[in-house]
Amino acid sequence: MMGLRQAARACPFCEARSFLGRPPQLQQTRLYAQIQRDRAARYDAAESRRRSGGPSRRRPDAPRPSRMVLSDTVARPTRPSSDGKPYKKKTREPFSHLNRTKATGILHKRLDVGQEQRQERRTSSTSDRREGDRRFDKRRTGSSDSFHALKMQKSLQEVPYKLRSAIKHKIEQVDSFDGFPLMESVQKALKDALPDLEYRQPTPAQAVAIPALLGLQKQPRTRNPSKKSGPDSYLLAAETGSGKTLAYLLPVLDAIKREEAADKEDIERKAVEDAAAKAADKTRRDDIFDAEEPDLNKAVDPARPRAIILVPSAELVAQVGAVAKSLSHEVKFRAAPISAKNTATVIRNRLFNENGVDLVISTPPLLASIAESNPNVLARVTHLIVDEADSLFDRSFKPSTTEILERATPSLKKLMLCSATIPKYLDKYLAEKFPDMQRLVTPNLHAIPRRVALGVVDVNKEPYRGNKMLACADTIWQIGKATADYDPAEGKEAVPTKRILVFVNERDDTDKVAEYLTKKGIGAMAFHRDTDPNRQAKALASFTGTEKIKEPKEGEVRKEVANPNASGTSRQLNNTKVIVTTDLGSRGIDTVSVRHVILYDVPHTTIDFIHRLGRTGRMGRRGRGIVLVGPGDRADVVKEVRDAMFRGEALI
Ligand SMILES: Nc1ncnc2c1ncn2[C@@H]1O[C@H](COP(=O)(O)OP(=O)(O)OP(=O)(O)O)[C@@H](O)[C@H]1O
Repeated sequence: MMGLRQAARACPFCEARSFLGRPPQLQQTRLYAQIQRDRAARYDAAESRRRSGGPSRRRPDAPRPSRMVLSDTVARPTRPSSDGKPYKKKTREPFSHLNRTKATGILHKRLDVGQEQRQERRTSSTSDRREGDRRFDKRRTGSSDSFHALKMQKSLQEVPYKLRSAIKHKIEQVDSFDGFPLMESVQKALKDALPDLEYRQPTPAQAVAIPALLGLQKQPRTRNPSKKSGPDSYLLAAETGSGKTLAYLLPVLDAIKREEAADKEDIERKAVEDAAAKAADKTRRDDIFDAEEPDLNKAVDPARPRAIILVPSAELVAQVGAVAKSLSHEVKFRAAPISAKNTATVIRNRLFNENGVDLVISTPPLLASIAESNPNVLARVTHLIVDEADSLFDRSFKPSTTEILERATPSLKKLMLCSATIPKYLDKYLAEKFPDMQRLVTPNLHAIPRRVALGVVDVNKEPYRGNKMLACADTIWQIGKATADYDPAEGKEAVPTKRILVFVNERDDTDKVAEYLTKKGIGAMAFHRDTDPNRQAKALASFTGTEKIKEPKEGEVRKEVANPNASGTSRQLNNTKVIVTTDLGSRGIDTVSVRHVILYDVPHTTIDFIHRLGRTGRMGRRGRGIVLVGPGDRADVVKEVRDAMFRGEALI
């Protein structure tokens, strides 16, 4: 009989031979090498999964991603489970394996092996397809895996370029507002909202949002249509300065007017029916009872709007209120913009107007507190718009926003959330709360437009030697003194008064930087929550173009005052106005007159980059952003943002 060792040695194909036939020490070395190879293969597989964006296990020592992480799946509708509820990861209970009616052990697994293999094949073909998509995206954009610093920040979302192209193609087919079935009065009102435009064309945000809100778009299929409850919900994710305000206001006004007309018809029909009933009754009743009965329901319940628009700041309340007012000349509706900056009397007069109110524009905390004492305020709301949704569903605003949403839900027909950036926490929340939400995404989402150029000032170098304030003042002086930023030959007129926004990360820095700039002869003001509201409104008005400012004449613009002035300097930059602000000035404010934005501090996330740089280059205009990179600032992040902007890519 041949022993096992001998047999192994004899068999040239036996795997065991190589181990069994050698001394134990060598066997161990071989085994060890094999283990090492296995480990390396596992590591390679995990690494390639991580690179390709597939599921990966995070190392315990890896840095935790920031809370402000944008969603990967914002354009994809969420798939509810068969019972209509969103998917939930199954958690294993301690005794869940007991008392089962179906085998789930090894035997069961073996029986299911064929099914598993089929599943594996399906998964691998899906991942092949995803890999194909990624290769297509890379070819299309020339992007590479070079955005390491931005990946570390993990602040921007990936919408596949294939999908972006498809949306772009769809949008190109919408070339005028006339194609939308809006009421005639609403169409006419557009001319008041966009007075200087001879040919009005819908922007991409308007091209995707208006048809959807008017109900022209097919609703995504739900697995359980019978279980669908609540309002139709939409998420409009579109880049900054893309006309989102009109994208939701026009369909909302259209709906208000149609509802009003339908209500009027109902009342008239009821009046005719009542009159007929009374006439029939009259024949049967005595003349003494024939006196006209007072109509007790005639009183108008004043504060019961049909639509609500929620925004995060008093400045935005005023801005959206102004757009609504410009539309109301033609459409005839009553809008009530209310914010904490209004006195109690103004709020009461606007909201409880004896003629009623159709549209309320407010911040969530104020409206929630009003609704607490007057629940009727939200009893008739059919349209709820949440503008700057990522802010309004953030920790600070979420309680009041959700409270309003819950109170309005019984009568609500349409809910629309708008934002230029969709963080992951919002995407997750929406997927759970509104699994049927329709996602309306524009092709340039999360990309800073190419018409905005980004310059970098290295504060560490001469002549600043790390002095950021000096670098900021010098940059503003250079902008102010530049002869013509925008060549008139290109069809862009030169700007007589230059308006510059300076963004800092900390609120306290707004005052410090503004003071320093004033000392250096620059007209600068700090803009934060505690700034005097009148001064603030006046300063902002000149930046948003709502106030027509008397521009100095051509000869006067670049004249520097030789006499010492209030700031104590002998030189004064007269043609430049500067606002130093924090994120407060970066959200939604339509600073159309701003052509320069200075990022005094490198923003913490790409979300901040998008909103801050989004204050310039609005609606087809050109603009310039300048980042001051000082000691301790992330120069690598700035470089990658610049690269992405150069390629016209989303900041991922
Ligand atoms: N169809 C259009 N054609 C030309 N200009 C338009 C059009 N629609 C809106 N605008 C103008 O574009 C500017 C920006 O609009 P809006 O403030 O609604 O942008 P937004 O998308 O809300 O920006 P943000 O994300 O920064 O809040 C406004 O001055 C508005 O008048």
